[in-house]
Amino acid sequence: MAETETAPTVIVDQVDIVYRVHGTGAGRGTATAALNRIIGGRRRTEARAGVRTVHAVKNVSFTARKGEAIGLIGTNGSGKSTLLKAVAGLLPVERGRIFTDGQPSLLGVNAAMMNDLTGERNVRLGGLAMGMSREQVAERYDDIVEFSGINEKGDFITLPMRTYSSGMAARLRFSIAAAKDHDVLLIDEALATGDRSFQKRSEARIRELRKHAGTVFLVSHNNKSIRDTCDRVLWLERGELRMDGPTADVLKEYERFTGGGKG
Ligand SMILES: Nc1ncnc2c1ncn2[C@@H]1O[C@H](COP(=O)(O)OP(=O)(O)OP(=O)(O)O)[C@@H](O)[C@H]1O
Repeated sequence: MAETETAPTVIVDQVDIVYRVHGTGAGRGTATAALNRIIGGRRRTEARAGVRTVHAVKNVSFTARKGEAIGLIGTNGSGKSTLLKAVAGLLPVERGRIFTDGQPSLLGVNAAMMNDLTGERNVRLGGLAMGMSREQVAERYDDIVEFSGINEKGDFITLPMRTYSSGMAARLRFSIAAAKDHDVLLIDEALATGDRSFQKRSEARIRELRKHAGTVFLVSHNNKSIRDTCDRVLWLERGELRMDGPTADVLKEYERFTGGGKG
C-alpha cells in the first residue's frame, strides 16, 4: 500500500440518484423531450402516470480518504448538491451504495435556521444540532460569533435571522458547523458568500479540520475557493463524473470547457 494512503471515509460505488416529482402537467413540451432522454422503459409507465423523474446522478464512483479536501464542480444542475445530500444520508440512492465512516455533517446555504429567532439563539440551537454539548456551545459561542463577522457592523447577533442578508446567514451557518471537528464535513457553496477576509478565515479553518484527520467536501462555483482549499476535484457534468484528479488538472480542463463556449 502506498505510504500516503489513509483510511477511506466515504465510498461511493456506482451510484444513481433519481428524483420523482409527483404532480400533474407532466409530459408536455421540452419536459417530455428531457424525460424521454433520461428515463428507461421501466419508468415510462411512471411518466405516463404523471410522475416526473430526473436522473440527477449517473453511475458515480469514488473513494474519499482522511485528510482530503475534495472540491465538487460542474455547471448548473450537474448533480453536485444531490450527490452531497446523498453522502449526508438525506437522499436515497436508486442504485449502487454509499459507505461513510461516522455521521457526515452537511453544511448548506439551505440548512435549516430559524428565521424568527436571533442569531444568538440559532448559534446555540445549531451547535446542539451539530452534536456539541451545552457546555461546548457556551465555551465556543464567542469564537463562533467572532469568526462569522456578524457583529462587525453592529450588534446583529441579537437580531432575528430574518434581518440578515443571505451572505450573513450563510457565514453564520458555516461558523457554527466549523466550530466542531467533523469526520466528514460537506460544505455547499458556503465560501461563495462573504468577503475576502471571511473566505480566508474559512479556508484556514478547512485546513485545520483536515489536520484533525477529517475529510472535507466543498461544492462551489468559485474556482478560486476550490483552488485555495482543495487538493482533489470531482467534476460532475449532467450527473456523470467527468473527471476526478488533482485540483490543477481538473480545473484546467473545466475552465477550458466552461470558458470555451461551444468551441
Ligand atoms: N428536489 C428535487 N426534485 C426534482 N429534481 C431535482 C430536485 N433537486 C434537484 N433536482 C434536479 O436534479 C438535477 C441536479 O440538481 P443539483 O441541484 O444536484 O445540481 P447542482 O450541480 O448542485 O446545481 P447548481 O450548481 O445549480 O446548484 C437538476 O436537473 C435539478 O433540476
